[in-house]
Amino acid sequence: MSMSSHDQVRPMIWAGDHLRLLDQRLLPGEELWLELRESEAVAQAIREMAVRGAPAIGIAAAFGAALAAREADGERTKLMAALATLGAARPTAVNLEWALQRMRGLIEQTDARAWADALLAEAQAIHAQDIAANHRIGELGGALIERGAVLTHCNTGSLATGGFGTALGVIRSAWSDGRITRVYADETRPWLQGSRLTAWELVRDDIPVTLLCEGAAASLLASGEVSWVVVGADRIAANGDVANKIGTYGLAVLARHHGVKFMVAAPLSTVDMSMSAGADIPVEVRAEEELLGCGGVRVAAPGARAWNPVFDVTPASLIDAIVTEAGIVEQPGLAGMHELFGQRA
Ligand SMILES: CSC[C@@H](O)[C@@H](O)C(=O)COP(=O)(O)O
Repeated sequence: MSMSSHDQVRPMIWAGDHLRLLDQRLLPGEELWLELRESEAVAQAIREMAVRGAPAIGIAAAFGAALAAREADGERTKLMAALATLGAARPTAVNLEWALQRMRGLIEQTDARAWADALLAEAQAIHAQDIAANHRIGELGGALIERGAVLTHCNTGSLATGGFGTALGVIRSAWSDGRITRVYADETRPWLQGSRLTAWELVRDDIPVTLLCEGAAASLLASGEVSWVVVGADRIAANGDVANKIGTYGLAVLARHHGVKFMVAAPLSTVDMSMSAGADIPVEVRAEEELLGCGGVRVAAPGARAWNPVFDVTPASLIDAIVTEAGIVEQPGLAGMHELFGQRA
C-alpha cells in the first residue's frame, strides 16, 4: 500500500481483527505493511524496530495486549504472561510500561469475558489521546520558537507517535506559523532515523530538510544560524533528566556552549515521576552488529568490537524547556516538575 504526499502518516492502523504496522526498517525505500495477528508478533516488531519511537511502541503494545486478551480467552495467567513479554521488548521508553499498566488496571476492573473488547477500546483510546497530545505539544512548543533555524535528532514525528509527532510536531507547528527558516536533522547513527524517517516525513510535508552527520552539529551550532535544538524523549525522570536517542546529551552540551536553546517535547506518558533521577533509567544497549556495519553491509575492520548504547541521559540543567500537553516546565528541576505533574504521570 502506498501513500500519496500529504496523507496523514500513521505508523499503525487497527484493521478490525489485526494490527497493520508500517515496517519502519524498510523506509524510505519501501512502504510495507505488516499484518500482526498475535501479541508475540507485536512484541517481536517492537524488539526488532519495525515500530520504534517511545509513544508508538506504547500504542503498539496496547494493541498487542488487545490481541493477547483474545488469545488468552479469559485465562488471566496467559494474558499476564503476554503483557510481560510485550513489556520486556525494549527497556528505556517508559511509554511501553505506561500503556501496559493502563491495560492491567482495566483487566482488574473488567469481567474476563469482556477483556478482549475492553482492551481493544483502551488501545484505540490511547492512540487517539496521543495524537491529541501531540497537537497540543506542537502549539505550546511552537510558540517558544523565535524565527530561525532548528536542529532535531532521531525521528519524533508521526512515525514515532500515534500521528503528528512530538519534537517534529513542534517543528511542523512552528513551520506553519512561519517561525522556522530551515530544519536541520541529524542522520542519527546507527539506525539512521533522521535521514531515513525524519527526512521522509518532512519532504512529504514540503518542509525543506537539511541532513548532517552528528559530528557536524558543533560546527552548525557555532555558526549562529540555529536558535533551538528540539528533541523528543523516551523517559523523563522526576528531576527533569531526560533519556533520549544516543547523541542527545552531546547536542545539549553543544547547545549550552553556543548559547542555543534546548527543548524537549514529549507527552505525559513519557514522564516517569517514580524515577527520581536520570541515572536510574535503564539504557538499552543493542547488538554490536548494528554499529559495525551500515545497511546490512559490514564496514568495520574485522576483529573490531563495538559499544552500542542506543539512548543517553541529558541532565535537566542543560534543558531550557520540557513541553508536554499539560504545559511547559522551564529550567526543569524537582520543584517545577512536581508543580506541573505531581503524581499525574
Ligand atoms: C516521539 S519519539 C521520542 C523518542 O522515542 C525518540 O527521540 C527516540 O529516541 C527513538 O528511539 P528509537 O530507538 O528509534 O525507538
